[in-house]
Amino acid sequence: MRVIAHGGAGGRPDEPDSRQATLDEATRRGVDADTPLDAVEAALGVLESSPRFNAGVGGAVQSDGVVRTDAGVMTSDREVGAACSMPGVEHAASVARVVHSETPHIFVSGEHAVDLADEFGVETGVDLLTDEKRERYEDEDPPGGGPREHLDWLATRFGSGDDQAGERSADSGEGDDGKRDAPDHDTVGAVATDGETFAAATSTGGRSFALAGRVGDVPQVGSGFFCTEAGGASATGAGEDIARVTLSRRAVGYLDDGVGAQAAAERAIDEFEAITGSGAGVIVLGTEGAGSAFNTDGMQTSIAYK
Ligand SMILES: NC(=O)C[C@H](N)C(=O)O
Repeated sequence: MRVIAHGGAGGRPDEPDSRQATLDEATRRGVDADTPLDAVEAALGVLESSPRFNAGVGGAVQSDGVVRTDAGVMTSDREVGAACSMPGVEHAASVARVVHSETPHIFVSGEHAVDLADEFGVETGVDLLTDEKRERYEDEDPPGGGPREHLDWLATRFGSGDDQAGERSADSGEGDDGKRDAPDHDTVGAVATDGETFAAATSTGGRSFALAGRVGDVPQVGSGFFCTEAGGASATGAGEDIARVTLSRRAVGYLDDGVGAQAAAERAIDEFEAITGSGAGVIVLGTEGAGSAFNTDGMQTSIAYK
């Protein structure tokens, strides 16, 4: 088994060594699995349980103070499972796997996704809000009222938090190159192969201070994740922009055309930046090996095989 994982694209993290140790633990856990699908679920399970990453525990808070998780998985037979907008679900990737393996559908949302998790033994009702995230939200004078009031509130906050990946904006602390340079704790993803088949998965809490109910790229097939017989990809970064260019599909399309994994990742990120001017990263695993690329200040990755 060969597994590559990422811990999100964004600024330089405060504690890169401990984040790297958790990423390495995740890929180690993945290579011990029986199938690529087991491997990506196992790897993401480790990362979803770490408050250092924006997935599961430690996920980003939406405008109503709730953390809602999203995830997607895909295997090289083009079976897909995704689940989104799940309060209290730490292991979103496991719910996506339930959708992939136990339902005739590709995407289940909200309260029904939480019910599905419950029914298939994925824990629900977990407190995903860390003290740090709760304090940060409370410091921001949370909005009451309906969506319009929430939209007014988030207009000056969404895209400017310290766990956001590279969006260009006038007041967001961007670096000289126009991309955000703030520290972050980010979305997680993994791609695995047993030498014959592939699986790709991505899991997130989304982006801080987004409108309650917002869903980004992560559970959208082709955007946050994609997989074919040629290999798989997992993306991270400004989800609205990733979805606009279907970043993971773009990277895997190069694998389908016979391009190597590193070149596929670089070409996809170059195109993403040219089209959106925004920030993202992608990991790619193909038949010939692994690659990764990002245009933000940092994206930690780990590779393991045996
Ligand atoms: N930081 C991230 O990668 C966030 C994720 N792509 C989202 O937009 O939901």
